[in-house]
Amino acid sequence: MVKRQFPKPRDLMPLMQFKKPEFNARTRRLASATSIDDLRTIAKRVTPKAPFDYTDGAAEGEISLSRARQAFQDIEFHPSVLRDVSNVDTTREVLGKVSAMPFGIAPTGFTRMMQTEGERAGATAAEAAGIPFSLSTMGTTSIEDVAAAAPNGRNWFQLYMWADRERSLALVDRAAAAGYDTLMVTVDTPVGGARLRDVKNGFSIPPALTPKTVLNALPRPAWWINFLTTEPLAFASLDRWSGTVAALIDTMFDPTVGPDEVKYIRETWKGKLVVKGIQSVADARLAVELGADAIVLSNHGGRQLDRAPIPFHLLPSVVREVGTETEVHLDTGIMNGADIVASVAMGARFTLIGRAYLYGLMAGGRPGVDRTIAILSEEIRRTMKLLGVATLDELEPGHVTQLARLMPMAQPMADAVAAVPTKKAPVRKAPASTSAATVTAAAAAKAPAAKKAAAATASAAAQTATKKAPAQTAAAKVAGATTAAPKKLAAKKATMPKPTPDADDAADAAE
Ligand SMILES: Cc1cc2nc3c(=O)[nH]c(=O)nc-3n(C[C@H](O)[C@H](O)[C@H](O)COP(=O)(O)O)c2cc1C
Repeated sequence: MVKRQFPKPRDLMPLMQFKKPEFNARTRRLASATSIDDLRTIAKRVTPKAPFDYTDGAAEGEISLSRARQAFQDIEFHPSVLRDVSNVDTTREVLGKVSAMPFGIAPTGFTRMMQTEGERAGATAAEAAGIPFSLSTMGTTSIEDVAAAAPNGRNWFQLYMWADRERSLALVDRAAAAGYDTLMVTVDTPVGGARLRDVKNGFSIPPALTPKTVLNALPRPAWWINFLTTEPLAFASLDRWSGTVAALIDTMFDPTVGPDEVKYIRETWKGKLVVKGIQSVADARLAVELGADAIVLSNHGGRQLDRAPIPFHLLPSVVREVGTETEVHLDTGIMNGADIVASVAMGARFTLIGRAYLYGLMAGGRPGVDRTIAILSEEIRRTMKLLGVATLDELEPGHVTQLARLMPMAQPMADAVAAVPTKKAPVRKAPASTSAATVTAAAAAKAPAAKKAAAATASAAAQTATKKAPAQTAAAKVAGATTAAPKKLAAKKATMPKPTPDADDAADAAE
């Protein structure tokens, strides 16, 4: 029988913890967010449908994006215990300079339409956190204004090679003059992907005031007040645009871009060169031969080719092929610091966040981006400690298993890939994926290389029961060797290739 008594005021006092109420709604809602998913929920509530969908959506059935996120959710971590993890070091050297965290902010277009602080919020938050910020060719703040907003930040410029070559190269010159240390050439956009949500929403620049958008604006007055009372949208690269996003994209993307353009930029640009949008081992090899200091395995956040390879699955085979010659970076699908830890364990030198940053931006401008970075950083530190590692270099493939329908698929994926003979992939051959995780038995029957990879996968899966401790895996060496200087092309003078006349009316007119 429980004996009851009257509570004494003395006993009640420690239980009473009345917090000072927070009157600032933005601070209150950001403080309530404990994950990137929470920031997404807030972003959806406070942003009109068209810009939210532009950010949140992907191409066609949005299968690439959901698969990429699912791949991260379907990993199993293998921790080690009894390690001193009182202090963890999350710093990473990337392209010759130290980043405080193993992630940076990916380039995104039209950012000030999502939230009026746009790129300034991203660049200054990145500067404060000691991580790189990438400005898109389609950014809505000029190259110079971003540099002025974050003068001590590490700013990278992302280039789309337009049909109008002169204009593209003028941007490269401006980025160099403004002190950007890295040029990131995106190569996965010969044409725009089919972003069906934008088509349905009639998404345009500037946003059109139709009865539908006005109705949608009513519960979101702050967004409209901000939009209408701050400086008009300025583009990093355009004076102005008035039309649909799809039409702008089609004007800017050029389906004739080939290796010669990248080679030319390599010879022109003095800083670090990153090729973004690599989706096969063969193209990773091609980018290295063109002189890339880093490649980004990316399917553009699922916004281009739907059902594209999952970058996280492609990672081990690409690291094995080119990891000693160039830095291998990765994006698409990152929603948690643990996704970044898993990517580093599987051999990524660095990662980029797109939507995770934009959800924070939409949820609360600059403080919202700070919150994104804080959430991911805390998740990274906590995951490392729970895995029993004190530095990023201690992470290795043995810390991660990719599960398929909750069954071990290969232990780890990289073990399977390590068993594949180191045959150099021919440049520009059909982009048959050699990722062990994606090779199917049917494909194996057709392609000899895939057959070997599938056999390796099967044998690795068979070894699952006799799993080695992380520190003993041979594949760790494969993933660890990612930092060597890239092999440069022999300095060979190239002239800037011109687009074909019928593919580029604008360039014709300029000539
Ligand atoms: C709204 C939005 C706009 C984007 N604009 C660009 C762009 O202008 N240039 C580019 O190279 N990539 C662009 N991307 C792709 C990102 O750089 C990055 O590859 C992608 O967002 C990573 O996937 P995640 O959003 O799942 O992190 C964009 C992505 C989003 C979500």
